Amino acid sequence: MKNIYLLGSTGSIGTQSLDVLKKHKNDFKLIGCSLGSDESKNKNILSTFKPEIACLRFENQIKTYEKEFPMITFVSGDQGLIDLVRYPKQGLVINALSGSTGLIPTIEAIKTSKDIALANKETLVMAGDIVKEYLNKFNVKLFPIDSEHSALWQTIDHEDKLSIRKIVITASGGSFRDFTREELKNVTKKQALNHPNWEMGAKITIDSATMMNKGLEVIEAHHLFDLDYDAIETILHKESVVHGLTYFIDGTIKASLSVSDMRIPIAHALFYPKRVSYDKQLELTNLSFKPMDYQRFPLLKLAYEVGRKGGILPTVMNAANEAAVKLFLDEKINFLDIETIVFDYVAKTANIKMPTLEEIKEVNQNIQDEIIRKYEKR
Ligand SMILES: NC(=O)C1=CN([C@@H]2O[C@H](COP(=O)(O)OP(=O)(O)OC[C@H]3O[C@@H](n4cnc5c(N)ncnc54)[C@H](OP(=O)(O)O)[C@@H]3O)[C@@H](O)[C@H]2O)C=CC1
Ligand SMILES: CC(=O)[C@@H](O)[C@H](O)COP(=O)(O)O
Ligand SMILES: [Mn+2]
Repeated sequence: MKNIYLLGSTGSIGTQSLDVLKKHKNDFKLIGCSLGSDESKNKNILSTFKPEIACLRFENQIKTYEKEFPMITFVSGDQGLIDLVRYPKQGLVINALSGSTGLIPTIEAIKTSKDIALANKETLVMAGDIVKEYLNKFNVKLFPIDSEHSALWQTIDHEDKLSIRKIVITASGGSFRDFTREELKNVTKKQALNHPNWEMGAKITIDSATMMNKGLEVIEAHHLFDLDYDAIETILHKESVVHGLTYFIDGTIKASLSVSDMRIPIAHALFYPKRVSYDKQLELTNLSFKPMDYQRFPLLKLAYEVGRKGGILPTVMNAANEAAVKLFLDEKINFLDIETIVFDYVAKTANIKMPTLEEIKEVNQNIQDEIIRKYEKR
């Protein structure tokens, strides 16, 4: 039995992780989890999995939960996420939190020598170099869950790094892939949340529509696979069947294909190096590939530039995007304002070449607070 800690258990990846744990209940024990805003989801998780410790999203939830679930230790808020991953039983931490909140719990989990299965790509975007230092220092393994990175990992695993020419990350194009930039001016939140291939949380669905998601994934891949940005390409592939490809120097290309179901990469990260059975079979049909269009998707071009410059700029881009997406979801700004805000903050923020974790935290918080304050007043 492997002990599991699940951060973000009420979200899209969280729920699908719980499906995997339930299906393989003789292999895993959910020791701890973080819950969310939906009381019925929270209570259902607690009654089904009976964890030893749970982190509530809000402090004022604690009293009621302690009464209803007296066998469980409750913690809460940002400090609670840290207390949860510090719980003194070894195990693997699945990080399925969305956004910059995911960073600190990842680092704290590594410091207690717990391996990580990482869905929260923002962790590596903001602090990839620091996370890798901690992984080395505490001899901890990190397994990617993001579908493209899981696919790439499976094509790269056991290969000599020097034999890799490049990797290619596929992009569905998101909810507005057939829209012109002119047509993007009037799109609604409801349209933006309608991803063609995946059912995901709101933030990543919007990131996919702006192509920021692919930008974050390029930076994520740079850190995960230690590859230069010149060796990381993206391609439009509207079917989301091929998730990643690796080109080798001998002319071989390895691709990883699967149905669009995140339970596959989640199970791969949890069981690695073993493989477990999956009930559906992928039907092979015609697949299409188109070169990436950087004019149509300027945020992806920006992400390459920001990734190459490094330092604090990936944190700046990520923070501005996170705040702008929140404002869009709250219907305070238009879809194209997301791009404008991100470009504006990247252009006007001075880089810090090798930021400390404290600087990363501070810049992330300050930028998000400033953007939210400015636009919420309107
Ligand atoms: N969904 C997908 O298919 C994929 C997701 N990813 C990545 O995985 C991560 C999770 O995505 P997804 O599952 O879609 O996101 P969701 O929004 O569906 O879920 C996020 C989870 O984190 C919780 N959460 C969010 N903010 C906080 C906070 N400040 N404090 C405590 N808990 C918080 C949410 O609680 P609450 O219930 O209150 O909302 C929820 O449990 C993201 O980084 C995303 O980019 C990567 C590949 C695919
Ligand atoms: C499932 C997953 O990993 C998402 O990151 C997905 O890739 C989003 O799709 P696109 O960003 O390609 O639209
Ligand atoms: Mn992805």
